[in-house]
Amino acid sequence: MTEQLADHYRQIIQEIGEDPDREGLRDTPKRAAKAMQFLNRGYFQSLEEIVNGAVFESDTDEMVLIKDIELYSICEHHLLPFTGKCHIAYMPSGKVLGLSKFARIVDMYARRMQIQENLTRQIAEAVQQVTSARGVAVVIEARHLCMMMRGVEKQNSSMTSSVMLGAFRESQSTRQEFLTLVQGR
Ligand SMILES: Nc1nc2c(ncn2[C@@H]2O[C@H](COP(=O)(O)OP(=O)(O)OP(=O)(O)O)[C@@H](O)[C@H]2O)c(=O)[nH]1
Ligand SMILES: [Zn+2]
Repeated sequence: MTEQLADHYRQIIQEIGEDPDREGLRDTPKRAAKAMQFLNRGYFQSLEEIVNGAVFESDTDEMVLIKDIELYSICEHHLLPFTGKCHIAYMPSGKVLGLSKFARIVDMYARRMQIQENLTRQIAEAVQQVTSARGVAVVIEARHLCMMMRGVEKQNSSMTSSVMLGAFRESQSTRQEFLTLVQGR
């Protein structure tokens, strides 16, 4: 698969008008192929595999918030990166999830071709599925390189997307508590 991808990258380099055989570019098709595979490795992971059974019994029913999980993804329209931060909160219902697994869930979905809104929803639904929580909230703040280094070339705009499930959707005070905690940086 890497070889085939590398052949395509070689062709792209040629089509662009560069010489794929010049010294600096000789290994580039293979490097680019490996990089693209890395950035899309989320397609080959499953929720079960990354969670690895790290769901623990707990009596806590108060909000748990994991803030500022860094995120790197690829926009499905231009195949250019978007990067930012993800905040996840949930209201446990008898079960809590291992802390690192939130970051692994973010990565599993971010390492695919995405739009930010869908990524936000997929993370929220995955946390809900794994924890059976009373509610899950996810906020992503990101900057899209397709808007910065090409197209409209706006350097300072960012996009915030959110998905609220269960208690965060039904209770305004829960939602407010979450937003206050996220903004209190
Ligand atoms: N809602 C949303 N839009 C995105 C995301 N990533 C990229 N886009 C947008 O997808 C749109 C694609 O628009 P098109 O008009 O088909 O493509 P384009 O001609 O390259 O668009 P421009 O970027 O405006 O030059 C653009 O408005 C992008 O800004 C995302 O995560 N969410
Ligand atoms: Zn884009």
